[in-house]
Amino acid sequence: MGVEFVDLFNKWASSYDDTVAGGDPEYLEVFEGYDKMLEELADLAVSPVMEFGLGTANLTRKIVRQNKLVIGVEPSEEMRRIAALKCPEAAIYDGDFMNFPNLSTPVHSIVSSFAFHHLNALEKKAAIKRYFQLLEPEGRIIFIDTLFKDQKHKQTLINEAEKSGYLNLAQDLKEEYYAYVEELNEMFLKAGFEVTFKQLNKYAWLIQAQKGDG
Ligand SMILES: C[S@@+](CC[C@H](N)C(=O)[O-])C[C@H]1O[C@@H](n2cnc3c(N)ncnc32)[C@H](O)[C@@H]1O
Repeated sequence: MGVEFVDLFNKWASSYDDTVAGGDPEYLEVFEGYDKMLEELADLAVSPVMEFGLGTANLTRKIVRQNKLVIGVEPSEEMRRIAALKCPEAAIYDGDFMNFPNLSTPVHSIVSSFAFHHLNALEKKAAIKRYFQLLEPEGRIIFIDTLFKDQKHKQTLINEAEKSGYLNLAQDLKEEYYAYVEELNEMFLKAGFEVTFKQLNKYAWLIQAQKGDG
């Protein structure tokens, strides 16, 4: 489910850390402040933490360094290989946002950075519902991802990318399933969460969805 991009991630894995460090001018603004953003997310996570789409384990490492337990789920074999080398403390499983091992560990936080847009709208809704069941009372989903404020904002970002000659970025913005803030807001509310959104850079937003204690 939502794993049509996995081949791309197997190929990208070896140069991924260079991209997020600013090595690819097209994605410079997407990952601007990457380490600081992940640090902010890591500070908010409550152990035990379930992480989806951990990639090369950059967020995972920050959480583990705070002595929190992380169960990671990642569909790309190559990403998992690098993640296991960089963060041997985490338990890393093959899977995706919807298909993952049924563990007995209570989950207090579900986290993910730059990955939730791999699910289309229906898949996002289903995943959010499922996480409501999975989380302990007062548990939280904490995501960072690219979001659009509205359709006009999406078109502005696409136009700006094209004007700068960033054609790969422009294509991503058109084709991947980046959500609108309002659309995501509704999905979380309908599933029973209280949700807040905070813009972190031109593209990335911090999304925090808290489950009630009932
Ligand atoms: C842009 S990378 C982000 C990696 C890392 N979380 C970070 O912040 O740098 C997206 C990751 O999501 C993974 N991914 C792709 N489709 C997925 C899915 N359906 N479920 C979970 N992860 C997925 C990719 O394999 C990749 O590792």
